[in-house]
Amino acid sequence: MCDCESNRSMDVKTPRNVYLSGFYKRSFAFYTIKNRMPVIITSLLDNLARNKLKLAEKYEEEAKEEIKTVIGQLSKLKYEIQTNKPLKLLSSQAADAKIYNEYITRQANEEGHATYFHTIWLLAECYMYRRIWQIFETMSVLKNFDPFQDKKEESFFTALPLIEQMGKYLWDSIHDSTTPSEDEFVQFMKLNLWGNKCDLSLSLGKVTEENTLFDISSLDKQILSDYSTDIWKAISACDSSSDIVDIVFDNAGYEVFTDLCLADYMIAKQLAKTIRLYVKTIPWFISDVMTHDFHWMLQQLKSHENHVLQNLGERWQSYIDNGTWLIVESDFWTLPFDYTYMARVDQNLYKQLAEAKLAIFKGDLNYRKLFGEKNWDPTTSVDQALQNFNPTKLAILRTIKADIVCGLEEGIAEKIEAEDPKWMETGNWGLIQYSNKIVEIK
Ligand SMILES: O=P(O)(O)OC[C@H]1O[C@](O)(CO)[C@@H](O)[C@@H]1O
Ligand SMILES: [Mn+2]
Repeated sequence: MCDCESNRSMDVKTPRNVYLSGFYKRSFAFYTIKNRMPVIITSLLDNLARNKLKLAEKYEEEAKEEIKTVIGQLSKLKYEIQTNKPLKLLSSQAADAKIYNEYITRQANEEGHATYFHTIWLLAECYMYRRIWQIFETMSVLKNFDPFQDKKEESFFTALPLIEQMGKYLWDSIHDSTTPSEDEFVQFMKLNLWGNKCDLSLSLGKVTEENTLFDISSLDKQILSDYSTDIWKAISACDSSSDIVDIVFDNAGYEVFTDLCLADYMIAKQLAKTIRLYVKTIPWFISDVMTHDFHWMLQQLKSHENHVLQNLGERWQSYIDNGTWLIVESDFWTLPFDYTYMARVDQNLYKQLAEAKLAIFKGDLNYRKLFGEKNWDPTTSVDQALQNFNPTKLAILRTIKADIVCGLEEGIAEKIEAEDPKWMETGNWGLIQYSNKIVEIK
């Protein structure tokens, strides 16, 4: 339960050890609910209005009517957020809706409801994306329409110069020798970390070109906690009974390309035999990867004029065809829960992750969920802040885009805060964290 039940917001930063919430006016949660979430809906409305004719051509004439309905419902949703209305129970018949509704009901304050600014930020934000999806779900011709698909595709095209560089780097290294090295593995991991700067929700859907992300060594000083060596030891250890590595994906475009480069490096150098790739099942935080985004990207690579990209596309397609890479869908990733809930809500998923020798979690939202959406003292240890979410060894790669952090050395947070007061909101600072604690469930 959130300690933000009173209806009055407080003009303070989030106190230590409580849930992030829009209740605290000097928090990124407040700023997000007040500014970022409405802007995201506005830009969705603009895109739909602009593409109405194109959509009517692609689908049927009926799409025009449906777009009108969608626009009306999205506008209502935006108004509900801006006026801090209660989170309405979902009307969707999908299985996850029941789980959302039970959770929303449990978060009710003394007046009997949970509102956007006065509940846990994670719930308010996840709920917005689930509501957006519910609007499409109830349509007939647009029921499978991914409203963020155009943006995700555009971000891939914008990142192509970087993708070409990264592709060549991978190609050379896998054709170099079969022996893996710590240095090389860590390079791929760092490139993968900085790929997380490219999400579309922080940029409010704006696709920007990031030219510096390949210049890894100059970015090293921006990694505030770096457990690369421990991760290397975990992945290269010969004593593991498992050959599986799990990657819990975050964003499409450049980031997922770097995920796959790391995944291919691990396969090519025999650090893993199978890689499971976890995707979202509904359009999520604008840029998160869904199965169709994955296949779309493989298609783009296979038909690209650049031979390296073409070869990688074919190679990765064969990994999918022969089961070396498995795409795994699960609704759990789009529920409003932090990961302490996984063992109770989705035991099978927890047990599945336990089969892997290492699970790599990508990105800011995964970070918030891993660490319980709480404002920890930054020196709190990773293991304490995980609160027993330890299905297997964890590698946590995230550029910081929200005011939650743990596992930092004494004094680091204060030092960076003085140097860069917005350090928790820009994605300019990174973390490579690790846990080797394991908590089994029966
Ligand atoms: O794609 P990522 O890295 O999870 O980040 C998504 C965005 O979601 C948030 O966690 C909340 O909006 C941000 O802090 C970040 O901008
Ligand atoms: Mn994301």
